Amino acid sequence: MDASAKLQTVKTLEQPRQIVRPSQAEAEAAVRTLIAWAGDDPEREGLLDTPRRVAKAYKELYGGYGQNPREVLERTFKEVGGYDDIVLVRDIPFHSHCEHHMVPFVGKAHIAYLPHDGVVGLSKLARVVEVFARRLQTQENLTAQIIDAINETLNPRGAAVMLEAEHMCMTMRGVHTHGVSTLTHRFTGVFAEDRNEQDRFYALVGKRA
Ligand SMILES: Nc1nc2c(ncn2[C@@H]2O[C@H](COP(=O)(O)OP(=O)(O)OP(=O)(O)O)[C@@H](O)[C@H]2O)c(=O)[nH]1
Ligand SMILES: [Zn+2]
Repeated sequence: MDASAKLQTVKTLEQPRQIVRPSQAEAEAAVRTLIAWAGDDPEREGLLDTPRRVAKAYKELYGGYGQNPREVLERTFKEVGGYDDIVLVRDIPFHSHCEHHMVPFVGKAHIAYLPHDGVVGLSKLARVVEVFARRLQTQENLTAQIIDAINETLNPRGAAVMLEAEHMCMTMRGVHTHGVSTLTHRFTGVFAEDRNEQDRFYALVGKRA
């Protein structure tokens, strides 16, 4: 690790912890090693700039580590004409990377909550998915982190999150099963306690339970 290595705070909802972040030069050297490991020549013309591009792409693909979901959701408002029924944002597209193979999994998120202390801007629900999706994930963990962030910041009467995704580590490699989707969901509050509320969520999302 060279002298430019620096500590970075990873912003999760939990206690922030510090990791040592390698330098750009170290990241690029690692990419060159992987190119050679794959069987190609990192010094050939077409690959010379690839390590720099990969490092830049990683900054974007894993940009969620530098973002705080609490800040995304902190601004709520109450002027909604007394509306207190389900707010559902469905079909939020996301791209994440599985933490086992660092290969994409791609899908849609559906997020609902029952307001208690005000509502949040609708785009913020999509943004919170982005914050967590742009980290190394399992689909289960992604589901749990999204709903925990909503509960801790909005304090709703209940929340529901469903994710459906296709995992490239199951299609491009390994078991090679195409067209398989994985569904995960989590309910809290009224959604966890009341089967009717769950059924309303499924109906609005357009899925069977
Ligand atoms: N539960 C869960 N499993 C995942 C997720 N993404 C990938 N996996 C699985 O993680 C498992 C890792 O299994 P291992 O046996 O350690 O690794 P592997 O030899 O690469 O496994 P194969 O994919 O079966 O070739 C695989 O079964 C993947 O399908 C996820 O989001 N959630
Ligand atoms: Zn995987």
